[in-house]
Amino acid sequence: MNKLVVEQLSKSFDEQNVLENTSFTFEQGKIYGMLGRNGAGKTTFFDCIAQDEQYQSGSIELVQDGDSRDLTPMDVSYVHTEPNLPLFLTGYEFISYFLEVNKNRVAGSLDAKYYLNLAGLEEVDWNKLLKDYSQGMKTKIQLVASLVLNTPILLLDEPLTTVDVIAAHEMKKLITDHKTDAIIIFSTHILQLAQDISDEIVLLHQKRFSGVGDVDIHSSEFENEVIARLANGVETDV
Ligand SMILES: Nc1ncnc2c1ncn2[C@@H]1O[C@H](COP(=O)(O)OP(=O)(O)OP(=O)(O)O)[C@@H](O)[C@H]1O
Repeated sequence: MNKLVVEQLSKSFDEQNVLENTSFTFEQGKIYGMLGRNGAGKTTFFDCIAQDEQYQSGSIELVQDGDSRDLTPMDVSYVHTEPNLPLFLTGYEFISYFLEVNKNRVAGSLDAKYYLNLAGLEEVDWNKLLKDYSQGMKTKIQLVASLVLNTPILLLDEPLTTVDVIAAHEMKKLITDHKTDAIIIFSTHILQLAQDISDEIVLLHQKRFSGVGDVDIHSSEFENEVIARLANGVETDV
C-alpha cells in the first residue's frame, strides 16, 4: 500500500506563510476530502505535491512497499478547478492524442470513444473544439484523462462545482471506483460532497492540517464540528 507522507511542510509567498511546519499522512485506498476557508492554501498544497510550486522546507514523499522516495511528476494526476486543456483540439482529438502520447503508461487498449463515453460526453460533442466545451464538460474530460494514467496520487481541486447533478453523480462514481488504486485528495467547499465520498476529512486551517477528531463524517454533528473548527482554529497536526 502506498502512502503520501507530508512532513513539516512550510510554504510561503514572499512574506505570507501559507503552510507552516505541517504534517499529514495520506494512504492508498482512501479518499481524503480537504476542507478549508477561502485562501487557506488548499490549491497551494496541491501545487506543491504536483511540483508546480516549490516549498521552503519539509518534505513530501511517496512510500511504496516500505521504501520512501521523492515524488516525480509521473506520480501525480491533477484535476484543476479551471482545466488547462489544448483548446484548439476537439474532445476526440484530445483523448486520442493523450492516449497516443501516454501509450506506455496506459493499461489495456481501450480507445478514445470508450473514454469519451466514460466522461459522459454525448457523441454530438466529441468533434467540438475544447474551446467550445462548457466548464463542466472540460472538467469531465480532464478527470477521465487523469484517471487513464493510473497514477499513485490523484488530486482534484474543487472537482464538482461546475458539473450538473447527473454528471456529478457519474463523476463521484468514477472517483470512488478508482480509490483502491490511488491516494485521492480532493478539495471542496461542499460539505455534502465531502460527506458523500470521503473516507477521511482533512482540515486546512491556520496554515496546518488536522483531522476532525472522533466525529463521524456521516453524523449530524459533523457540520457543526467543521464549522466550529474552521471558525475558531485547531491547534494540532495529526
Ligand atoms: N502565486 C501566488 N503568489 C502569491 N500569493 C499566492 C499565490 N498563489 C496563492 N497565493 C496566496 O496563497 C493563499 C492560499 O491560496 P490558495 O489558492 O492555495 O487557497 P485555497 O485554499 O485554494 O482557496 P479557495 O478555497 O478560495 O480556492 C492566498 O492568500 C493566495 O492569495
